[in-house]
Amino acid sequence: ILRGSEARPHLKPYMASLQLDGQHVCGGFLIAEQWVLSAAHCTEETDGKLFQVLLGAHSLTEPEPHKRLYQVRAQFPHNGSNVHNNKDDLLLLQLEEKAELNSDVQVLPFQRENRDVAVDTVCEVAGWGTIDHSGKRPDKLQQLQLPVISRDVCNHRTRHDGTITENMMCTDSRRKDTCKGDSGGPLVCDGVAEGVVTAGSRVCGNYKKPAIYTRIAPYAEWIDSVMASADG
Ligand SMILES: NCc1cccc(Nc2n[nH]c3ncnc(Nc4cccc(O)c4)c23)c1
Repeated sequence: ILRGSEARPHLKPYMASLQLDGQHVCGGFLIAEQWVLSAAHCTEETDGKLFQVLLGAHSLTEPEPHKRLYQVRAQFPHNGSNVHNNKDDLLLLQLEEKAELNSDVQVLPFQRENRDVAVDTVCEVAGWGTIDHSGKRPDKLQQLQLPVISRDVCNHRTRHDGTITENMMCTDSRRKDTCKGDSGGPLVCDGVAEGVVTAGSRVCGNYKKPAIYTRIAPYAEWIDSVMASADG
């Protein structure tokens, strides 16, 4: 998160840190007791290894009352996801066991009605991604409020040039923006997860490349079917 601020500790109890060998790789969020939603691109440099999921955290390193690292039983990238574009960039992670819910660990509802969030709506994004262009990583969860911009503006020739589908949405990226390591985190508008951070052009903080999110509503059936199919 570029030019955000430290989140109020444990006020986003749905936030997950997807980790490999104790290192934060991507964001994610709890959508059910045993399920975390994130971005498929997060598995690109993991050469088949399963993530570990940190829940209940504010600081990545300090001991905290309800902080706990969960093993992952299985990972389900959306079939349409691929390394060449941002399409269907969703990843479902089934935890080895149901997460213990408490004041610091809670499920976040996601939008099921497939209707665009109104332009100029101010939504919130959070993550442990890089906080400057040198790639400095924060220890504590960062947050940012960003306005939704229209798909037409986001698709302008000088912006994302027609690559933003109806299954994606954008927020303004002038100065304040998402960045490396924020992928997979939720875009929360009025308390509901509307989108999942995708890296897109990977550029951070450049107003010519608005931040891109995979809209969740179009994938509600996919999410329900994967959760129903896997035992539990
Ligand atoms: N703002 C969109 C967005 C959302 C999520 C992730 C991303 N970026 C990235 N995702 N993965 C990456 N691997 C390497 N570099 C990356 N961006 C980067 C890093 C340092 C300086 C800088 O200006 C940009 C990214 C970009």
